[in-house]
Amino acid sequence: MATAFFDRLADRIATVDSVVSIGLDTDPDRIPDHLQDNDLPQWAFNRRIIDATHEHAACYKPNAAFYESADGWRSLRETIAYAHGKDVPVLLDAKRADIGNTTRQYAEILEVVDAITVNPYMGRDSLQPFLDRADKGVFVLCRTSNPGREDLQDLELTSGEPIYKRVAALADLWNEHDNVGLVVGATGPDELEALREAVPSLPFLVPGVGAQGGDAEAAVDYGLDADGVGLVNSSRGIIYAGEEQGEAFAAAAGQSAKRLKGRLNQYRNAE
Ligand SMILES: O=C(O)c1cc(=O)[nH]c(=O)n1[C@@H]1O[C@H](COP(=O)(O)O)[C@@H](O)[C@H]1O
Repeated sequence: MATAFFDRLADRIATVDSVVSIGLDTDPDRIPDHLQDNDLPQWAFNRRIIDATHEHAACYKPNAAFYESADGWRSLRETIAYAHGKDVPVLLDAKRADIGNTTRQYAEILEVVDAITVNPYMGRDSLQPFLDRADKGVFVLCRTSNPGREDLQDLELTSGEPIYKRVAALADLWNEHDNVGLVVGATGPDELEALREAVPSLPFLVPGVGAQGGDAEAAVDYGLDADGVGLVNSSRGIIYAGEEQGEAFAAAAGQSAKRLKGRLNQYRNAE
């Protein structure tokens, strides 16, 4: 049987001494001029980013939104294979879910990636084909980093419990194969703390440090489970760190990934 995702992630975290998830949110309009003539500019960009950053990467998190074109899909497939060639797991940020017949097709993507983000709004059956993949990671959106999270996620049920806490409790129930994590934004440190208390055993993916200005210390303190497994993601803050530097863009991304790893490790080691 294939090794469970969170075991593989724990190994990767130990190997590179890093909980950094590097977001490959590769905007075709932000690829440096010297790469624009390539057959697949996004792939050319990602390959250089991976070469410069993989030793700091606990995982790569391409966001599917950036690859939803014919060339984008080809670039994504090349990127996934290349990351795997460097022994780095790939978490596809797709925020998927749908009725059963459709979501079974969505879940086919798990043949090529190691983990995925999913949306809990449609309930358990909309996620079941993902949850059934004991070897893959399933990160359930719980309390997101964007301001609009307040519209729904913070509303209180009649019990007084906010919806995001109910989502966490459900995700805990759905975790029959130890393959479920939560997505909790770094922009809400108090909620991060409350969620860690509510579901101690679920690893979190914590986006929102870097470009969104979230709290990196809280991300480490509360994002990691008791075994130190979890992910803190930065996308633009790493891959566009050298946007003004022409051909040196990848080296700048490498420096940025290394800096974030060092900063997060200060908090990891402060226990
Ligand atoms: O699911 C996610 O990864 C996610 C959830 C969330 O609450 N906030 C959030 O920013 N993200 C994703 O994390 C990445 C953040 O990118 P940067 O703000 O550039 O670091 C993007 O791909 C977002 O789609």
